[in-house]
Amino acid sequence: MASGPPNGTQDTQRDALRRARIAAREALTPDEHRRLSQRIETHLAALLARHPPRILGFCWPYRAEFDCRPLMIRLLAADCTLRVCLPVVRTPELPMEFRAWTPHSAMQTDRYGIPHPAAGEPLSPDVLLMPVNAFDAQGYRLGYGAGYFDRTLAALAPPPLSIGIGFELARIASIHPASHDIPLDAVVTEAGVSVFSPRIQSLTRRE
Ligand SMILES: Nc1nc2c(c(=O)[nH]1)N(C=O)[C@@H](CNc1ccc(C(=O)N[C@@H](CCC(=O)O)C(=O)O)cc1)CN2
Ligand SMILES: Nc1ncnc2c1ncn2[C@@H]1O[C@H](COP(=O)(O)OP(=O)(O)OP(=O)(O)O)[C@@H](O)[C@H]1O
Repeated sequence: MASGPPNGTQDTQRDALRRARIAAREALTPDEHRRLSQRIETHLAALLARHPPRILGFCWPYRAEFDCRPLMIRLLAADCTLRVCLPVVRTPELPMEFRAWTPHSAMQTDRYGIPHPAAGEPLSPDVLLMPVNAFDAQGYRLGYGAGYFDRTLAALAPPPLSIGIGFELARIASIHPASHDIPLDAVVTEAGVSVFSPRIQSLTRRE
């Protein structure tokens, strides 16, 4: 992946986990992907209703990730005060910037071919939806191995409520967290919401 050939044993394990879970996700049939995505959307909408964002960060779908766009469009239509934004990869060393997005935004693609707004006000999300390739029992996530979200979360003050989004097939016991890894507050899958921090209001750990 972006980090190139791994060095230590831990990196090798993380890289193998990441590849296996991306492959499992990409192997979902379109019907299964749609069925599971509908359930994720229902749980995510309920969670956001309990934690109403003012500035909501999400990601454009990549490599068979859950597609947040239909829900973003629905939320924007329902609340004219809500701002929605997408991350913009600059150089790998820098935290990502977030730019305001609407369904009418002119888009351009980054070095990975992922679209982001070509222009737009820089925003700082108070709730951030992050795709997970894998996540573990402590709320740690594996992305694509470039560390963008870890660097970005470390730079955002105050830290946004961080919500991982993925399919149950991404759930594993441990991602073998490194010192720079920052745990998510919650992860939404087709099975419900897994809560990892007291910042999330919930009556039960799974709903
Ligand atoms: N949908 C989505 N958008 C996102 C992220 C994400 O995780 N999901 N990111 C979260 O940080 C940032 C992009 N991060 C990325 C980091 C590495 C690779 C990567 O290595 N991709 C290919 C190979 C790269 C290439 O084509 O040059 C790969 O998967 O093998 C992709 C995205 C910003 N946008
Ligand atoms: N806060 C940080 N400051 C500097 N470097 C960092 C920071 N966080 C992560 N990194 C670097 O980024 C690299 C990749 O990290 P990691 O494997 O955790 O990525 P990831 O979380 O899977 O990917 P992504 O965040 O892009 O989705 C590591 O080599 C790590 O040293």
